[in-house]
Amino acid sequence: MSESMGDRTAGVAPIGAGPTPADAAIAEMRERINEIDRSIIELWRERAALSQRIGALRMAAGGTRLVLSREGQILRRFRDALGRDGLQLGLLLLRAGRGPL
Ligand SMILES: O=C(O)C(=O)C[C@]1(C(=O)O)C=C[C@@H](O)C=C1
Repeated sequence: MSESMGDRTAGVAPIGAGPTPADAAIAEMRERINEIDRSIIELWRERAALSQRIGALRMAAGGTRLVLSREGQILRRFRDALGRDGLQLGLLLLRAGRGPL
């Protein structure tokens, strides 16, 4: 590429080069990532629905909406397995199940 193109063409394959072995490997791994993302979304929704059902059942039986000791166990599990990001994920999951407070 000519100097006049600056860095606009950096990382762009030359015309006519065709797909590389890396392209095929990347496409395959992206397929798997898409499957994983779909599973995460499905599991997220299933978890939130179960959490809401438990909360409704408990309140109908005169209990509290939240059980902080249980939340603590869940957050510890995520933090121990995944570190600080796991803790944030656990907090988001609990929030999704609780709905607006
Ligand atoms: O396990 C329960 O008792 C629930 O109500 C579910 C759940 C959760 O989403 O995991 C939601 C709210 C509670 O504070 C604790 C946990």
